[in-house]
Amino acid sequence: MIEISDLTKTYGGRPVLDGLDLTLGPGITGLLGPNGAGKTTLLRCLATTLAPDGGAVRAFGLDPGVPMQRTALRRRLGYLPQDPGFYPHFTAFDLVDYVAILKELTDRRQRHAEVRRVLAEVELTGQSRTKVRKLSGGMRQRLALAQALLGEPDLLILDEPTVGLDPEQRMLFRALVSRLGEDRTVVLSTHQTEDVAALCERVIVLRDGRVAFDGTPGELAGVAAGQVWLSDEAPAGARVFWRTADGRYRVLGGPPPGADVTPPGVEDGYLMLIGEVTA
Ligand SMILES: Nc1ncnc2c1ncn2[C@@H]1O[C@H](COP(=O)(O)OP(=O)(O)OP(=O)(O)O)[C@@H](O)[C@H]1O
Repeated sequence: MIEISDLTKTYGGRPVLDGLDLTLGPGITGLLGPNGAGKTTLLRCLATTLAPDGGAVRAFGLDPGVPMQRTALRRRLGYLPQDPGFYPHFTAFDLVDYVAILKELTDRRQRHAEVRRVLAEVELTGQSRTKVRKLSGGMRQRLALAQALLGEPDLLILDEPTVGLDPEQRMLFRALVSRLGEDRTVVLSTHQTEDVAALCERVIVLRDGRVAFDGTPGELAGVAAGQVWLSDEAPAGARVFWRTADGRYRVLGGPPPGADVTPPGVEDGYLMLIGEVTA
């Protein structure tokens, strides 16, 4: 269980986390929010790579502000940062082995077995001896996940893990994360509402460093209930609409004349919530 209370972080006088209160439990929680909402800052506080200015994080009863407890917590978490910053000349195996050394897996034989295990878990056994610079974007992202899985962490923190992946790689990644969420706490930041709908049992929307929504993906979609329309004509005056593959216009907000109401998706609810659309 992870408890976050009254968490604050300020940059240049601007609150990026503004008194955040959250409790996170097992399963997959998705973090959505516009650019600059504070998602990465929150994840870094959870991952113990950034100290908050105020408030508290407790994960599994451990306080990352206390050095001994911080070390204990680091052993129980895996972190896939937004820019993993890999060494391009390392092989996949050596890179994960290097992180394993940093994580203090000191016994060489056990460490190598663990590196092989995590590479197999992300289906990169065949690329163990391939240099990082020769891996595709999807493979690199799976490698980033592999290093986060070292030591079987109870808490997995993934910052925009599917960014830049093609649909096939995204599906593969989704399947992996879904499996991992079965027996641990996964917190995943993303801009992909489809990933949230497909993977997460809970979604938290951050806006200006505060929780703007906390519920299920279905409940987030429900924010736009009765406000999503299909129209044969391009609607005059509507701010958000687009032409769909069947030639009709999908309109968010007030009803265009003669339009049919249609069930909302997570993206519709999110757009309504963050105020991109006014009813
Ligand atoms: N080290 C820093 N120094 C100054 N400002 C920072 C620093 N790190 C983050 N910020 C600012 O804090 C705000 C929140 O950043 P953060 O990366 O947490 O947002 P985010 O929700 O993850 O955004 P994105 O979706 O773009 O990744 C942004 O305005 C960012 O510019």
